[in-house]
Amino acid sequence: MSAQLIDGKAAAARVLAEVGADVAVLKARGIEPALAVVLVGDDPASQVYVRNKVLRANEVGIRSLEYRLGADASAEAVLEVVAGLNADASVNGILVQLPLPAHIDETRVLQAIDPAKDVDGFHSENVGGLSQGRPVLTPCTPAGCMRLLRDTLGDLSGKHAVVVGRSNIVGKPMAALLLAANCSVTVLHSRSVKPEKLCGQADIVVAAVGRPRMIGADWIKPGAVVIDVGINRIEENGRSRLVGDVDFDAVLPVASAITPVPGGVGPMTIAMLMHNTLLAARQQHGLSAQE
Ligand SMILES: NC(=O)C1=CN([C@@H]2O[C@H](COP(=O)(O)OP(=O)(O)OC[C@H]3O[C@@H](n4cnc5c(N)ncnc54)[C@H](OP(=O)(O)O)[C@@H]3O)[C@@H](O)[C@H]2O)C=CC1
Ligand SMILES: Nc1nc(=O)c2c([nH]1)NC[C@@H]1CN(c3ccc(C(=O)N[C@@H](CCC(=O)O)C(=O)O)cc3)C=[N+]21
Repeated sequence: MSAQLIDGKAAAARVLAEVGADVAVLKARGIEPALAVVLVGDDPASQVYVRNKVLRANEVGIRSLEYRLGADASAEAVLEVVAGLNADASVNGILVQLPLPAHIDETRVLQAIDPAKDVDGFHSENVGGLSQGRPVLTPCTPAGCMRLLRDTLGDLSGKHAVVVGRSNIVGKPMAALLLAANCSVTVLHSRSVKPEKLCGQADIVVAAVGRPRMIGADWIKPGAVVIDVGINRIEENGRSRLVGDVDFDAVLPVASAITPVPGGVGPMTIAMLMHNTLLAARQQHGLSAQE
């Protein structure tokens, strides 16, 4: 048996089509949603991500603004850009690309973003809201994983979900969303003992570790649904390629469904960013989710 491939590109295209249609409705009412992306430094991977975000925004009719600061920019300079964007009523969403250079305190910058414009969902106001079950802007990668899981499984109630990784941007919000969807949730991390045993009990596995192909067939219960968030660039046979945290070829015959890397969670992350920007624009204009 071979697992069903969960096509993140196709799912992202569906989300983007919905967002595009809703943006057109807003524009007809004189509202043009806008997303500002702030990039500090010259990390090549970050540059690719930022370019993709701007491209997708333009495709769905969201205006995009790009702010680039040098790798030696001070925290104050970044905070000044954020303050300007907070004050600009024509900007609905603000994303500060991570990681920031080591000399800048990430938390300080993320906390400076107006929670209503925090389309990454990283501000403590939104983090707290997610854990309390308030309707807030939720982090794009976990929100994208939830869409893929719901498309694949429908209702997730009662499923045992294992999240491998506990970062603030993926693992923790992922666990919160799965719990809100009535899963029983186990979170694994670098201090977990016999993680493969715990993971082997899961109906749903979400891998967000950053270690190429760490999760092998022995971690996966036959029939489990596997969502691979990992994006790892490796050299193989003399060329560079992207692989996930899951050993895709080994897990394919064991799982019932699995996301590929690339073409899985990555495209969904960007689609959910556009979705969040649309939500933020609506809220800032006092419109409900349906309008
Ligand atoms: N597709 C997408 O859109 C996105 C992809 N990513 C990718 O997802 C991956 C994870 O990203 P991110 O969450 O930011 O990474 P972090 O480095 O912030 O967190 C990694 C987590 O993995 C845990 N971990 C490390 N080693 C092990 C191990 N041997 N066993 C179990 N757990 C372990 C760490 O545990 P501990 O807390 O104990 O240190 C930590 O909680 C990366 O490959 C990243 O590139 C990230 C964001 C978006
Ligand atoms: N403030 C902030 N918010 C983020 O959401 C954020 C961030 N910082 N920093 C970096 C991580 C990573 N991330 C990805 C987004 C899209 C792809 C993506 O589209 N990947 C393609 C492949 C792209 C390629 O070929 O390089 C795919 O998986 O198919 C990957 C990773 C968002 N992140």
